[in-house]
This record gives sequence, C-alpha cells and structure tokens, in this order.
Amino acid sequence: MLSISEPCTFALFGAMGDLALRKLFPALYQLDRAELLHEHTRLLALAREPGDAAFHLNEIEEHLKEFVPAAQLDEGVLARFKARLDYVHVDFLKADDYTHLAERIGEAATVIAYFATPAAVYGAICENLAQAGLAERTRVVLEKPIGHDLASSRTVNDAVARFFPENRVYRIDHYLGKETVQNLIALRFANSLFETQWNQNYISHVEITVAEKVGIEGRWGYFDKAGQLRDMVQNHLVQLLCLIAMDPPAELSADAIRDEKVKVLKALQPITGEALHSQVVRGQYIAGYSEGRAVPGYLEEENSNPQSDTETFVALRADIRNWRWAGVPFYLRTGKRMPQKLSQIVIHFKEPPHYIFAPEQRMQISNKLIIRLQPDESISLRVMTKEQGLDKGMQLRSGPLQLNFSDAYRSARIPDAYERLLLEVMQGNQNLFVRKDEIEYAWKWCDQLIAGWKKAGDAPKPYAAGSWGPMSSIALITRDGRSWYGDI
Ligand SMILES: NC(=O)C1=CN([C@@H]2O[C@H](COP(=O)(O)OP(=O)(O)OC[C@H]3O[C@@H](n4cnc5c(N)ncnc54)[C@H](OP(=O)(O)O)[C@@H]3O)[C@@H](O)[C@H]2O)C=CC1
Ligand SMILES: O=C1O[C@H](COP(=O)(O)O)[C@@H](O)[C@H](O)[C@H]1O
Repeated sequence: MLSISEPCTFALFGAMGDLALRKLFPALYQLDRAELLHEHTRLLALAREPGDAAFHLNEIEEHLKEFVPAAQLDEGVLARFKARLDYVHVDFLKADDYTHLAERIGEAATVIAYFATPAAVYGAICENLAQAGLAERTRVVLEKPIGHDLASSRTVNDAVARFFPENRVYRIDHYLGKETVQNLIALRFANSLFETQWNQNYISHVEITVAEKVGIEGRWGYFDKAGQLRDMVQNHLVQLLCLIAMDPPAELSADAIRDEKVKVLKALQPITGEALHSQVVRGQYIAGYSEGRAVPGYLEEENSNPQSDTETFVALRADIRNWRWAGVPFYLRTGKRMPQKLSQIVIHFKEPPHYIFAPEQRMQISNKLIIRLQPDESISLRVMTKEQGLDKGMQLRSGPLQLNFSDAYRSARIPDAYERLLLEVMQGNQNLFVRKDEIEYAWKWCDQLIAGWKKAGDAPKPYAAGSWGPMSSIALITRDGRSWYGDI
C-alpha cells in the first residue's frame, strides 16, 4: 500500500520544455488522480518565457489533455491539479530572479527542485537556490545525461555537490522507475529458486535489448552530439546490466543497492584494442520502412548534418570480471528505428550436464527467463516439457510459465516510470536514483569505448530503418554460437 507523500513545493525548472510537458506534468496529474499528492503540495512551473501566467498555465493544460488518456482525465481532479499549479517567470541564470522565487515558495518545509533543463545550468541553479536561502530544505532532481563524458559529469556533479549533499541529490534514470525493472529486484531476491542459479555455473549468457521504433523525433540537435552509446547505453542499459549482475544487497536501502551496482561497474572489462572490432558494432540507420511507411535515414532527418557519423545503434558484448560472472557474456543492443519498441532481458541457462534425449532436439534444451520490460510487461520462464499424445514419444517442447502483469493484476494501470520516480522523491527515498559514483564508473567504461572508436575512425555501419540493425550485430553473437532471442 502506498503512503501519501508529505507536503512539498515542487518547483519544476524548464516547465515549458518537451520533457516537462510530455512526461512530468502528466505524471504529476496521475499522482494527484491516485490521491498520492498531499493536499498542501504545490506545483510551481518555472520558465523564462515572459507574459501572462494564465497563458502558460493554459498551455500546460492543453498538453495534459494531449498526453493523459481521455478516459483518465477527470474534471474534478483537473480542477484540483490546476489549483495547486502556478507559473513563475524565472531566468535560471539570474540570481535576482530567485528572490521572487523564494517568496513564492514561502515557508514550505520541503522543496523539490526538478531540473528539466540542460545539465550545463544545473550548477548555476544550485548556486542561486543556495544564495536565496533555499538549499537546506531542498531536494534536487537531475535529469540525464549528466555530462557527456567522465570529466564533464564530474564538473556537473561537483557543481551540485558544492550546495547539496548526496542524500539530497536524486539523479534520474527513468528506466529504474519502470515497474518491471523494479520487479527484477523482487524476482531475484524474493525467490530463492533463482538466486541459487544466478551465476556462471548455471547461466550461459544474458541478452539485454532496448529497441526503439522511433527515429530522432525532432531531437537531432541534442542526439547528434550524444549518439546511442551516451544516450542509452551509458545509463539505461548499464543500469539494467547492474541490476541483473549485482550481488544481493544486505538490505533494501539506497546505499546497499548502489554499493552492489558499483561493484559490478568496477568489474566491467574495458573493451579496447581488437575487441573494439569483434565485440562492438556501431550502426546508423538509412532510409527504410516503419509500420509500412517509408521513413528517411538519419542523415536525411530534419536539421541534420549529412556528414554526421553519430551512431543510432550499438550492439556489444560486455564481460564482468568477477567470480559470479566469469565466462558469461552480456550481449547488449539498442537502436533507433528498429522494427518494434521492445525492451527485454533474456537470461539463458546452461544445458543440463548430461543429455539423454534425441540428438536432433539438443539445440532446444536450455531454459530461458524472459523479462519483458515494455510493452506487455511480463516475466516468462521457458521450460522443457514433453509433447502431449500417445503418438509423440519423448518429444520435447519448450513452453512458457508466464506471468503477464496486465492479466495478473487486471484492475491495475501500469504507471509510467516518472510517476513512480516523482513519488519516491516526494517520499525522500533514493533507492531508484543513481549515485554519483555509479554515473562516473559508467562514464569511465563508455569513455574508453568512445576513445577507441575515435582512434579507429570507422564509420558506423548502415542498417535499414525497420530492421534489427547492421548484419555485423548478428555476427557479433552468432560468432559465439548464439543468436538474439526472438528476432523475426
Ligand atoms: N525530452 C525527453 O524526452 C528527455 C529529456 N531528458 C533531459 O531532460 C532535460 C530537459 O530536456 P527537454 O525537455 O527535452 O529540453 P527542452 O529544451 O525542451 O527544455 C529545456 C527547458 O529549459 C529551459 N531553459 C534552459 N535554460 C534556461 C534558463 N537559463 N532560464 C530559464 N529556462 C531555461 C528552456 O527554455 P528555452 O526554450 O527558453 O531555452 C526549455 O524550456 C535535459 O537535460 C534532457 O537531456 C532526459 C530524457 C528524455
Ligand atoms: O532517455 C531516453 O530514453 C528514451 C527511451 O525511453 P523509453 O522509456 O521510451 O524506452 C529515448 O528515446 C531517448 O532518446 C533517451 O534520451
């Protein structure tokens, strides 16, 4: 049972930006609708766009109506939500504007400052909040990406740390707010069945796929400087890998979980030299088809630079140098403009040690645990059984033991990741947020990859929009005698 959050003033910096309008206000609305916002909680939309507050509030409402499903828009809840919400004109870089902001915040005991802005201004906002006397009662929420490499992430983190201790810094990785991602912790540590098998004695390899159907969606300016490795691997895929690979924490506290994740990050084998070619594939989509519709290639997208060699796809084999995972590859892949939106983790168990069935069935013999993060959230264990029927003999078949969340919990709506994360910040719980050292170790691992790519100077491999990536990403795994699970 969720407890209602304590009262707070939620100050949303960058309130008229894409993330705020598309994700954050709808998530706050859903929390209100679920009666999880305290009656005294207030929401301040902060932006530098001048003009009438009513005009901007109206724009927020219009976006709410666009991004909240119509069946969930309730007049009563909307009225309550609007009564909590105010627009404040602030230039985040102008210290003087914070005097006015502090007045609007008033005596609120807890302030949540959510930075839906470029990371370059996080430090200045923190300094201005501190100068306005707000730091002691404020939790700050930082959006990803924090920097674009280890050095710049340290600059951002250090600038924030001058004014806010780590226990009041909440670094968002929205994948950690997805219900099925949290379920990984329940699955692993509330079921002794799995934990006893969770190591190199029983697991042959692990696949993590985060495929996106969309292309760049008007974000070329941001994306082209980042690329898929920085945008998706450094954060979401590495976090998923950590949750799969970490040792059991001693307790369910933020630092116990983060300590275990950091051990995994430290044990990640750097990918350098020849391995950069054999273990990593960079791709860039060219024109193709998405849902039967012709779509342009990356270099033909709006505002593109036709010379760009930024990758929109990455597949790689990661190895973890520790006792639990020695010899167990983690195959990661993620890309834009793939055939479907699909995030899933597949744990492949080893074959039984002694094989007694017909030789032609041997390839099928391996249990798989398939954790579908989105869409159709589910956990399914593929087990071997005998085909039914007198005519079948000992013919094996692989079938699922399936837990589909929308069937199993039929009445419950699966909340968006941001709803969970905003609620956790309001409750002061850092379990689902990323600590400074996690970000930095993840950057360190990615930086050496990027440096290797730069040195080699290879162009990304083309793949047609609507495909599963360059052919070499298939070779990457088939070379090890395996294949990506379920590709069609
Ligand atoms: N959009 C998304 O889906 C995702 C975004 N993020 C991260 O979230 C953050 C916000 O992203 P997004 O919403 O897309 O970006 P936008 O550019 O759409 O929004 C950023 C907002 O910050 C405002 N801003 C910047 N500097 C100042 C300033 N000095 N004073 C006042 N306002 C300022 C901008 O105002 P103005 O328009 O006037 O410049 C803009 O409204 C980024 O860190 C991004 O990396 C992370 C994951 C997904
Ligand atoms: O952080 C990001 O994530 C989205 C994908 O998120 P999802 O919840 O829709 O899977 C990605 O499109 C975006 O480029 C990236 O910045």
